[in-house]
This record gives sequence, C-alpha cells and structure tokens, in this order.
Amino acid sequence: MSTYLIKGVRPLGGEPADILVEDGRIAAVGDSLDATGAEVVEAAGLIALPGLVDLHTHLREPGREDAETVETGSRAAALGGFTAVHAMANTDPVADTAGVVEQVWRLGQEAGLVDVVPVGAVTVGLGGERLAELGAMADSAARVRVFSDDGHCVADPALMRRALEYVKAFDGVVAQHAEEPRLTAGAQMHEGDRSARLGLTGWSAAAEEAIIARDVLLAEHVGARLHVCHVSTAGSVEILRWAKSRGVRVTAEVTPHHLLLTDACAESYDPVFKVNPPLRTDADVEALRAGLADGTIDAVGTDHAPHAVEDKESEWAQARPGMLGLEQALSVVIETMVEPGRLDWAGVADRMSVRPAAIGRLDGHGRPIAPGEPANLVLVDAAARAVVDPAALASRSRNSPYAGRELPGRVVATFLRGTPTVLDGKAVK
Ligand SMILES: NC(=O)N[C@@H](CC(=O)O)C(=O)O
Ligand SMILES: [Zn+2]
Ligand SMILES: [Zn+2]
Repeated sequence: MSTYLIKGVRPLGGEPADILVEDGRIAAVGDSLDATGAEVVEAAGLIALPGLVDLHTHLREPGREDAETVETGSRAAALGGFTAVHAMANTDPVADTAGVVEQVWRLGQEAGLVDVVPVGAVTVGLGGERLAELGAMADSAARVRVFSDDGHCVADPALMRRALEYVKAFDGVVAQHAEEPRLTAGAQMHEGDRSARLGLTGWSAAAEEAIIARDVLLAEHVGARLHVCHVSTAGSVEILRWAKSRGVRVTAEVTPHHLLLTDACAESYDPVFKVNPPLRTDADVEALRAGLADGTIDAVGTDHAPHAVEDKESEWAQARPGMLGLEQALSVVIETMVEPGRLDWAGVADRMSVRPAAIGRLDGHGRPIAPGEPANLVLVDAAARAVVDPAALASRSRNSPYAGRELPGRVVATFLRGTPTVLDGKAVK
C-alpha cells in the first residue's frame, strides 16, 4: 500500500498543512512534513474534508442494472467525494432478507470504490403488511442498521410502531419516506397555485407533514430512533424542531435538489424535474436551508435515483420520479450553503460526513482529520466552477436536473482508507 503526502491542504478550511497517509491511516498532520518515498499530492488551495457519507442512494442492483450498478454508482459516489453510501432497499428482488443485503454488501466490497452499506427493507417486498427479517439483516455480514421501505411509506401506524420497537434491540433506525398515500393518489408535483395552473395533480405539504408528526410521536412513545428521508417542506422543519426540543430521537436529511430547485422547474414539463417528494416553493427552500444551517436537519442525503432513458424521457405523468445526485451533491451544498455564508467547512463536514456516519452507526467514517484516524478523505477545489454535462457523468443514467447549469466546487481527490479512488478529478478505476 502506497504512502501519500498531501501538501498544503486546508483541513476543514483552516490553515494550510500537510497530511501524511500511511497504511490506510492518517499518520501525521503538520507543517512541512517530510516523507521520503511518499507520493506527493500537491493540494495548495484545496480544502480537505472527511470522506462524505450518503444515507440515501439508489444503486438499482439487483434488478435494474441498465439504470445503475453497484459499481457505476460507487464510481459516481467516489467522484462526488463520498467514501460510504447507504444503498436503498427498493431493488428487484427487494433487499428484505439477509441473503440480498449480503449480496449488495459483497458487490460493494468487490467494486472497492466506496463502502456500500445496505439498507434493509422494513416490510416484506416493501408491501407494507408484514415486517421483514430485520434481526437477520442486522446480524448478517452486511450489519444493517438502517431500515427503510423508501419509495413507499410505512403507512400503517401499528406496523411502524412495531418496526421502531424492533430495531431498538440492535440500535437500528427506521428511515421513513413520509408520504400519506391516501393524500397523494395520482400526485405529479407540489400542490399549489402552479399545479392548479399546469393541470397536474398535487402532492400537498400536509401529506408529508402528517406522517412526520405521527412518527415523531410514535418514536417518542417507544423511545426508538427515527430518521426522516428527504424532508421537503417548511412545515416538516417546524415539526422536527419541535420534536427535537422535546428530546425525541429523530434525525432528518434534505436532498441537494430540494435545497436548490423549486416547483417552477415543472413549468418546463421536463420529467427530469419529477421527483418524490416533489420540488416545493421558494419559502420551503428557504426553510430547508435554515434548518440545515441550524442543525434541525442533520444531514444532506442525495436520494440519487438513476432511471433508464425509457423510464424518464416520456410524458410527465408517465415518467418515473427521481433524479441523480451523487456527483453534484457537494457542489449544490457549496452553492446554496457555503457561498451564501450559511455553513462553514466544518459545517459541511458535519452535515455530509460526521452526522450521516453517526446515524448509520458506521465505524471509520465521519472521523476527525487527525493522526491515527482512517484516511477517508476528500480534497475539494471550492473555487473551480463548471457546467454540468450529463454525458460526462459516471452514473449509468443521465437524469441530472443540473444539466447545463454552472456550479461551484470540484472534487480533486478522494481517498478510501488511504487508497485513492479519485485523483486529478478522475476515477482511479
Ligand atoms: N425519489 C424518487 O422520486 N424516487 C426514488 C424513490 C424515493 O426516494 O422515494 C426512486 O427509487 O426512484
Ligand atoms: Zn423516498
Ligand atoms: Zn429514495
């Protein structure tokens, strides 16, 4: 295993220093380190952050390898600065048994680009009727701690309560896709003036908020850990703030696209902007940024949702919901949070690495940049700007909502336990 000397980098945006990486760990951080024989990475002007951790990635394998595989999604993740991603369970077959989560975990190890951490389904086949074998998935080689029926809401309150109680036994967390299905039949976009004008069926803010309110009460009642996926409304942020003030064990994530885009994108009728939950209003975007800044929202979760061309390039109503996120997540956070002065680099490290790693109970990720720690690192050129070209993405799919948009920030290098997965902005393998 090679030794690397990262020269003149600014850890968490602080004073420039050298970082010596040896045997998969950070061996030293200091001024003018000398390491004869080490490969030198010139990093003057770059920011070093702990490798990013995503709580919400769709890798589509098994079942839709035409849209993404564990390997292509892992490469997209590494290029985005990630060293660990949680792979959602809505594959085919569904990741609802120890066998399937172990297969996904093994594929991730073989790709070797990021740690792929399988999420286990809460209910058999995402059917919402019977609990899946949560304990067996937790005890498996994949060591599952996050359970989610994402794509579907665990709508039955009694089942949700039982899932919350069950995962306490192994310190797990239920990650809820908060959508009251009785309120979103046929929904195509955010319910408001625009949906009325465009003639598209709306998904109200209340359909999300009703589930979050219910679930924080359930989590409080049974003393379990709840995580809320892709929070999208101002009202959801208020409910979370209230729940946290009461000491409820709840955490939440916001996607890059909900931090940047609004329902105005639907005016184009371009299905690349169709997503669940839908893009909301300017006021919601403002509340989400404020919630992420003050920590009410713990983390950025990409909800990277690759879709094949035939599932996405159709009429709006027929198109699948979901958009790519891994490769532009950090850029969107720089644009919406860092450049406006709402989050400093330590804050970015906290919301994109430290807290998501803690929620997923991952060892070795989200750690300080200090001697003895695993060398999971990303080096970022914050000043670089580039126009997003979907054809240049590593993802197997092309449904990026940022196509043609100029964004700040370039991932120059990513290290996974001391081995570069990205160098000079290019994937190493
Ligand atoms: N976000 C989406 O619109 N789609 C996701 C499922 C989900 O996250 O709910 C997908 O799997 O495509
Ligand atoms: Zn979802
Ligand atoms: Zn999702």
